[in-house]
Amino acid sequence: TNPLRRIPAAHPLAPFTALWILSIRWRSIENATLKAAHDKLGPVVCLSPSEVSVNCVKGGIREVYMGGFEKGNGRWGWYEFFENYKGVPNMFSTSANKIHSTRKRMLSNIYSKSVLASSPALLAQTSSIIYGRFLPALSSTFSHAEPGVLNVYALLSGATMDIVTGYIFGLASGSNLLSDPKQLDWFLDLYNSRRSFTFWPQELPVLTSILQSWFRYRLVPSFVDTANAEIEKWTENMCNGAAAVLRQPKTRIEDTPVVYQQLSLALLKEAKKIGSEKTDLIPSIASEVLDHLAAGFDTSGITLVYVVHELSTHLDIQARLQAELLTLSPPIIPSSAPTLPDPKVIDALPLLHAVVWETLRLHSAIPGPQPRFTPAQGCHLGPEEQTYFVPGGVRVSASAGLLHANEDVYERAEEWRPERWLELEKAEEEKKRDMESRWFWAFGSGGRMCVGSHLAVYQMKYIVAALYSNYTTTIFDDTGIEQSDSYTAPPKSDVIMIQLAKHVKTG
Ligand code: HEM
Repeated sequence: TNPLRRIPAAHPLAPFTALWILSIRWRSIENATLKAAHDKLGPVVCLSPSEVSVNCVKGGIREVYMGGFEKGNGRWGWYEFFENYKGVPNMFSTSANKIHSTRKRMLSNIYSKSVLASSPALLAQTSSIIYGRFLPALSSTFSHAEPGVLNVYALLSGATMDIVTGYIFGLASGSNLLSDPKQLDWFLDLYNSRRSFTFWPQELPVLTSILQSWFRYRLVPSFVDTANAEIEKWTENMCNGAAAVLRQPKTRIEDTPVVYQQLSLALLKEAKKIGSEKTDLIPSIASEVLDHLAAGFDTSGITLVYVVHELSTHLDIQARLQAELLTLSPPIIPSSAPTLPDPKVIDALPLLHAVVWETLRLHSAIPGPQPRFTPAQGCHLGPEEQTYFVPGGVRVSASAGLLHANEDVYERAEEWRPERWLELEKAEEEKKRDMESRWFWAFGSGGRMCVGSHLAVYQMKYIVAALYSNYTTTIFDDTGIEQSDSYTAPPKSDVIMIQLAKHVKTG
């Protein structure tokens, strides 16, 4: 009687048991398995008696994500795993749309493209980080035993963390990983040590917690809890720093804790409006901003490492990008400090934009499935030619990695070809829409779409522009550059070694 039996099954066992898809997830081969299943069976595929995967726009992401399907089914939400401080929810982890949209309304404005592009605080923070930390860190590699050789993944992650926390907490209270290699290593080791332990608590949280509390059997090693606690403490310290800055009568513009300030004021206002007795807003604020800094630094760092890797293997495109960057006024070189070119000018550079967009397409930082649940009344999924009724409470997801591999939309989809975005100038309106908005899904879509997408693009473009205005990069050792098969997909190795050479035109 289960209507999902009419949907092509990814495996003969899929319509009968969830064990098959669980085993696929446990073995970290979900993205590859879904790709093979959709290539063979079409845009709607049954994964278990209560789960489907979609890989189309009409009857797929438009229905599910623009249609506001919730992240939970009333009993369980896959995203609850992203709560911090032992169960304090945040916008990303929240299942119910109503609670989520109240929080999103508090935050959308400060992350909007227009506010970011005209924010004096963000520009001052970015300038200070680019000129005072990022370029000096690059330059210092020439005193290494191997001059100009560096683990670019770590450095880019440090840069994105410093900019994101700079905007959230202000420069004085945010992180300074770029100037402190030991702290950078400390943080990345803690953060990355947890990556392979998500399966049990995320897919089978009840079993995980029963085994631990009743039988004292841990499916997740205790060092993961310790790492979480340390990252939470570190975030709390930045919150305290931001709160102290706000108590001061006067602050430097770059020390403005833009996100912290907005969130704390909005939460206080909401608490007063509903007459809440709750005066300790710190856990809610800290859980929210911890999610932003983690989501923000990790995804942007992953994207940037692939930008650098691709440019290091496409030296012709790298040279064209350097030529484009020479048009900037002032150029982003140490002698221009502290002035940066206007964010709108950076944003409008065509090749820089194409390079970033092509990398977001081919190496999406979140290529894996983004699960939602069908509404109680059920829905129809699949393109017009072949739709299927799916009852309520069924887990359904789409994946950026699969949508971006559609050859009808992105010809030679497996190739990194920034040119495709430059050719769009002359393309028809429909083609443009397909490539730029309908099928481009690096930041998701609908009400739960990435709130930080514009901050991500802002910082990534400045970082790439700063790097290639001063240096040429080639690959030193890229062992493990392949993306992991996971929801957030970093390179398989934490170490990607790049050789820098001073760029003769400006360096
Ligand atoms: C290249 C960089 C980035 C990529 C590819 C990316 C991608 C995404 C995607 C795909 C989602 C939706 C995930 C889902 O529903 O499963 C998301 C949500 C989110 N992202 Fe990003 N993101 C990036 C940067 C950032 C930055 C810089 C921030 C900092 C504020 C951020 C904060 C968030 C938050 C808070 C959400 C949850 C939004 C909500 O629930 O309404 N992201 N991101």
